[in-house]
Amino acid sequence: MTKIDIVSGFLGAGKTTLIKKLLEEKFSTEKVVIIENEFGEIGIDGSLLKKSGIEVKELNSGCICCTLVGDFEKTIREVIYKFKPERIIIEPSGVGKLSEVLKACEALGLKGTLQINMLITVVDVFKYEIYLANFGEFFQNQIKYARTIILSRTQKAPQEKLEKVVNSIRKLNDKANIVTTPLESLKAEQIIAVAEQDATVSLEEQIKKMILKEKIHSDCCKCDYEHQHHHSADEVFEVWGMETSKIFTEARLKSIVAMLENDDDFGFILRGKGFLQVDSRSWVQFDYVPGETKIMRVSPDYTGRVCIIGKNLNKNKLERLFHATA
Ligand SMILES: Nc1nc2c(ncn2[C@@H]2O[C@H](COP(=O)(O)OP(=O)(O)OP(=O)(O)O)[C@@H](O)[C@H]2O)c(=O)[nH]1
Repeated sequence: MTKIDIVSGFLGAGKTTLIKKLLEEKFSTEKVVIIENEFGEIGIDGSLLKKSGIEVKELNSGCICCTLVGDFEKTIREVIYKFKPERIIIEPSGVGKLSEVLKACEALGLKGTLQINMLITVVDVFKYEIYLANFGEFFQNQIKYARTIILSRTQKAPQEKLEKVVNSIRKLNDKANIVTTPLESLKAEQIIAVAEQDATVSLEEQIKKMILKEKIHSDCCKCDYEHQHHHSADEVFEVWGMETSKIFTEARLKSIVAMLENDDDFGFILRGKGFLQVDSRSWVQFDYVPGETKIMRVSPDYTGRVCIIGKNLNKNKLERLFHATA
């Protein structure tokens, strides 16, 4: 039996960070395969995870729960046949709906071969309110169907903020375990022990209820239920990316990221990430989430690449920004 662990969460929540921790501290001795799904065409997280020496299958340019559902099925079957892993960790794109990923797993019809195990959603405690208000359809879905919710960035959060977010999450999902301790203070085995606990409601029951609820509401054409406003990620979010051999400077990269943060003309930028060369021998990885930029030295990569995700993106302006010499 292969365990399936799903690590869901909105853009920049901390999914890859959590998976890296689990791999480094706990799963290095297990036969694990990761299925990494990026909404953008240009994969970034797959490269980061491959550095841990684990087999990573990348499914980019869409969501495994909608546009890439056929590729997802094919990949899972190939992975099981070729690697016979003990565990498959799935990282859906930040704009994927957890209910749809679960349905895609159910549709594989591999009961007896696959067992849904950890069902984690990572939630950035500081972005909770703004994402709930603006992207509720995706954000709530990831929370509602999780068995374990891990709050990220809690080390910097005041107690009242933490409590407010936990109380609000409880209204969406009263059964999930909620982890509020900063991830750095926890050992991977503690996180796994919580996430592998038996859920109060079995997953099969949860999926049955979910399908039934959707059927009732789709039959009822006049009711004002979220079903009638069901969107796919492609309808709401946009992505822009490029591959480049251009050499930047760290200062130039910092000023680009500052422009993304401050200039509304680029659109509503929710996530930026990439690997870029910054002088003849040095490379950096950059990570941008609103209000937060990290630029770290990394080893050289085969080419530079950038991925930007957001709403109403001005792609021409982004193109000019990254191609400009200064
Ligand atoms: N301080 C702090 N930073 C965090 C935490 N979790 C994630 N980050 C940072 O947030 C940024 C995004 O983290 P990722 O792990 O790449 O997030 P993701 O959910 O995989 O993002 P997507 O690629 O958009 O799906 C990185 O710079 C992380 O270092 C946390 O708990 N505390």
